[in-house]
Amino acid sequence: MTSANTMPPSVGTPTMPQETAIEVDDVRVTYGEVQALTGVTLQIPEGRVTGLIGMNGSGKSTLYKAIMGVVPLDVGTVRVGGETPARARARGLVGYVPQSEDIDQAFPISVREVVMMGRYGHQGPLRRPRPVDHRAVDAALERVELTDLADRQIGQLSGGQRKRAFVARGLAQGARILLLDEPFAGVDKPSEAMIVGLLRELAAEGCAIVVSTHDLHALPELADDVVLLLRKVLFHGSVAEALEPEKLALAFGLAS
Ligand SMILES: Nc1ncnc2c1ncn2[C@@H]1O[C@H](COP(=O)(O)OP(=O)(O)OP(=O)(O)O)[C@@H](O)[C@H]1O
Repeated sequence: MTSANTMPPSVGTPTMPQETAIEVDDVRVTYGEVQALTGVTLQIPEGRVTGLIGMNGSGKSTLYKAIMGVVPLDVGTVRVGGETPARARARGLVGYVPQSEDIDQAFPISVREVVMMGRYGHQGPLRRPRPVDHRAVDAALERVELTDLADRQIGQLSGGQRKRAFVARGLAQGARILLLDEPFAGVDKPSEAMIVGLLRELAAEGCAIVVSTHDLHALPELADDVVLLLRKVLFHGSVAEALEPEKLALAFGLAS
C-alpha cells in the first residue's frame, strides 16, 4: 500500500507550491454499524484536478458530505479554505455538483433559476437578485455554453447539459473549490469533453477541483492527481501510478 502525498507536477500545470484547499485529518464517519470512512487523512491542493476513485460504497459521497459539513464526524477534523466546513459553505467557498440521481428532474425550475441558486449566499434574506447577480449568472451560463437554454426547465435538458447547469451554479457562486459527483455518468461525449476542458481551465485559474468518477479512461486527460479510496485513502499521487493494476486491484477489492 502506498501513500504518496508528494504530488508531482504534470505537464502544463504550474510548478509553484500550491496552497491546501481541503484538509482532512484522521476522519471517521459511521452510519449505525457501517464504517463509511476510517482514518482518512488527505490534503487537496488548489490549482489541480484530483480524481476520486473507489468502488460503490467505498465512501466517496460520504467524504464529500464530510467536506460540505453535512454529516457528523465520529473523530477527526476537516478544514475547507482554512475554515470549518459549515463556515466555508456559508461563505460560498465550496460548490457541489450532485449525481444525476440526486436531482429531481420533475421539479419545475429553469436552468437560469438553478444557476441563480448559486447567488443566494450573496443576496439578502428576500433573495431579490440584483444586477450583479444577473451578470454573474449570465457569465456562468455563457461559460458552460447554456445561454440558449437558460429558460428551459432543468428536466428538459440532456444529462450532460444538466451537469453543466450545476457547474454553472458553482461558478455563479464564485466557489474556489468544486466537488463533482460522477459528472460523466449518462453524459454525451461532447458534454464530457466540454466539462473536462472547463475543469482544467478552472484548475489553471487556481481552483481546487475534486471529481469522483468510475470512468478511469477519463483520468489521464482530466486529473493531475488521483485518490484511491476504500473507506480509507489507499493511495494519493499521480494518475499513472494510480492506474497500475495492483493499485486498482486494491481499490476495487480484487487483491488477494
Ligand atoms: N445514510 C446512510 N445510512 C446508512 N448507511 C449509509 C448511509 N449512506 C451511506 N451508507 C453506507 O456507507 C458506505 C459508503 O457509502 P457512500 O455513499 O459514501 O459510498 P460511495 O463511494 O459514494 O458509493 P457510490 O459510488 O455507490 O455512490 C456504504 O456502505 C453505504 O451503504
